[in-house]
Amino acid sequence: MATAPYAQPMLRDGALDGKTIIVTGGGTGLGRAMTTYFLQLGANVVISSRKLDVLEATAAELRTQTGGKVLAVQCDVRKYDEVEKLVARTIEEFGRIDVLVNNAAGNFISPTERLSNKAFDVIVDIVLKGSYNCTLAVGKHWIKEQQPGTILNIVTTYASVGSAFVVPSATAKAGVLALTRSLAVEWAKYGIRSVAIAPGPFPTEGAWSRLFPEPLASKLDPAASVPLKRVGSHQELANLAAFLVSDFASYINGEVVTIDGGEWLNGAGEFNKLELLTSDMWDMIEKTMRR
Ligand SMILES: CCCCCCCCC/C=C/C(=O)SCCNC(=O)CCNC(=O)[C@H](O)C(C)(C)COP(=O)(O)OP(=O)(O)OC[C@H]1O[C@@H](n2cnc3c(N)ncnc32)[C@H](O)[C@@H]1OP(=O)(O)O
Ligand SMILES: NC(=O)C1=CN([C@@H]2O[C@H](COP(=O)(O)OP(=O)(O)OC[C@H]3O[C@@H](n4cnc5c(N)ncnc54)[C@H](OP(=O)(O)O)[C@@H]3O)[C@@H](O)[C@H]2O)C=CC1
Repeated sequence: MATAPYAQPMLRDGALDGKTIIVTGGGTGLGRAMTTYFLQLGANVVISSRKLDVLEATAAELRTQTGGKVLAVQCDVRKYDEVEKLVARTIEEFGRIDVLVNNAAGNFISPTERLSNKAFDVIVDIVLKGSYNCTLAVGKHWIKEQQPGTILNIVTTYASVGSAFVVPSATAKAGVLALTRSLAVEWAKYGIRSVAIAPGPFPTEGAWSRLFPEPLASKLDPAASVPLKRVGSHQELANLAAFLVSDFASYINGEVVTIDGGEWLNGAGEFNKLELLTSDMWDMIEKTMRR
């Protein structure tokens, strides 16, 4: 079957030549998809997370698939000393860092009153502390070396509006969004851009197993609430990420780009539910109103 136009690679060959990119959580899901495309576009990529075996397996597969240079480094983003080692190892291997993608995350659905304080901590620590730890370590390096750089934060659409049943994640992602917009201004003088992507539903094993488990999966269709009536393809997200970290996006700073088929707006407009009305019903309504 032919690949849908939206699921095809977008940028020209070599668009990321010479860049070194760190992708946290790069061994799985959307991190892996971004890494694959960055490698195809000529970048060197360092993927990091807690599970070295998963990272090594991904790195080996992507080397074969793309011919690119990818290094796997174990790093728990909650631990600043490990993040500093990740930065040092990247410099040692590739001599520089050009882009940091804060993609690592933790999440699960739960009524908030059922959460222990530790359960709240674990999500906020991975998402918010993890993102500011990496941002601080890489940012200090760039500023010391007087080198420009780009930070891409992967947030969610509910980072702006909040969401029930994923409250620790919503709280933490809102913080990451504030981090993005604050540093876009403060660190612009150093040539450091900060941008974010807010994805809607993109099927991954990590997200679906924790946010969409049975019996929810058989009752709810995640595409149903999306006006475009489909979930996202990983290549679509990788296309956007590659553009935002490339030199083509040099004037984009502090922006959060939503890629969700219009999903977040669907819940917002008060009359959006009228989508349910049939043409006959509209005829009747119009007649009544005009009377
Ligand atoms: C609709 C359409 C979709 C559409 C979807 C579209 C929107 C999606 C938006 C966002 C998506 C994402 O972020 S998706 C990202 C998903 N990926 C991930 O989560 C990957 C990483 N996750 C993980 O490793 C784990 O899930 C996580 C629990 C976060 C961390 O694991 P750890 O081993 O470090 O932690 P643990 O020791 O197991 O747990 C720490 C504490 O949390 C508690 N805890 C753990 N799981 C719990 C649970 N399910 N409910 C309550 N509490 C829980 C434990 O009991 C501990 O508390 P005590 O018992 O008190 O000690
Ligand atoms: N899929 C979707 O529909 C959506 C996803 N997102 C966001 O996209 C990003 C990727 O999610 P997705 O690919 O779906 O899920 P994954 O579960 O595949 O990705 C999460 C990654 O984070 C890593 N990670 C978790 N905790 C830590 C830690 N303490 N230190 C370092 N790495 C860690 C995990 O690796 P390991 O376990 O080895 O540490 C894993 O590779 C996340 O930021 C998520 O919030 C946002 C909206 C929608």
